[in-house]
Amino acid sequence: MHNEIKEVLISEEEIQAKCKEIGDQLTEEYEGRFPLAIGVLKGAMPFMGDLLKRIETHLEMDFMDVSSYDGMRSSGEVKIEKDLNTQVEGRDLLIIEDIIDSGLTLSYLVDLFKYRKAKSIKIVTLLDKPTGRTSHIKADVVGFEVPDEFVVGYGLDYDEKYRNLPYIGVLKPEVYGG
Ligand SMILES: O=P(O)(O)OC[C@H]1O[C@H](OP(=O)(O)OP(=O)(O)O)[C@H](O)[C@@H]1O
Ligand code: HPA
Ligand SMILES: [Mg+2]
Repeated sequence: MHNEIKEVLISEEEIQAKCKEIGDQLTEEYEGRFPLAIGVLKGAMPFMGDLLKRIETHLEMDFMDVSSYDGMRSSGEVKIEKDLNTQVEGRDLLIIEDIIDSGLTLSYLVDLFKYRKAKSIKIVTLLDKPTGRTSHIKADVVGFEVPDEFVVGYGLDYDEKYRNLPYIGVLKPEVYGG
């Protein structure tokens, strides 16, 4: 698997240090507020696991499974595969994502949670790819900015593979026939 990676963009150590940094920031911010942390499956799973261990105040967790990508392309349509089990009305929401690319997934979710009357919504994303943006959405907390390339690892897939890499990298072009 590792020999299919052309370049490591963000190492495992850098990711772990960032989780601690963001975790400290969120601990301070959410002390005494009992936020609902929402992981956007499947991609956010590794980041959510590492980040939440670094938030040292009470919180509740839930998951939403949405998908819009087919291979390397956004279909332009966000599909809910699994909805939350928790009511969001009146809650402080902390949405956890692996990447904001076109912004379509998050703008869909933010509209949905506003409609469901969340008290506050904060977006935390490990990666931001600003060059991919087609919809107006900005994260409140960004771990790293990535260049205009398709990235994999640490939750991010190409055709459902590479999510289990502990780092963020770029595939060799021959892997996807490029
Ligand atoms: O800003 P966007 O262009 O919407 O892209 C970002 C979203 O796309 C990916 O999810 P995907 O739909 O591939 O589902 P997955 O997490 O199960 O891979 C990623 O995990 C984000 O949720
Ligand atoms: N890699 C993997 N999944 C993605 C990406 C990416 O660069 N952008 C949106 N979903
Ligand atoms: Mg995907």
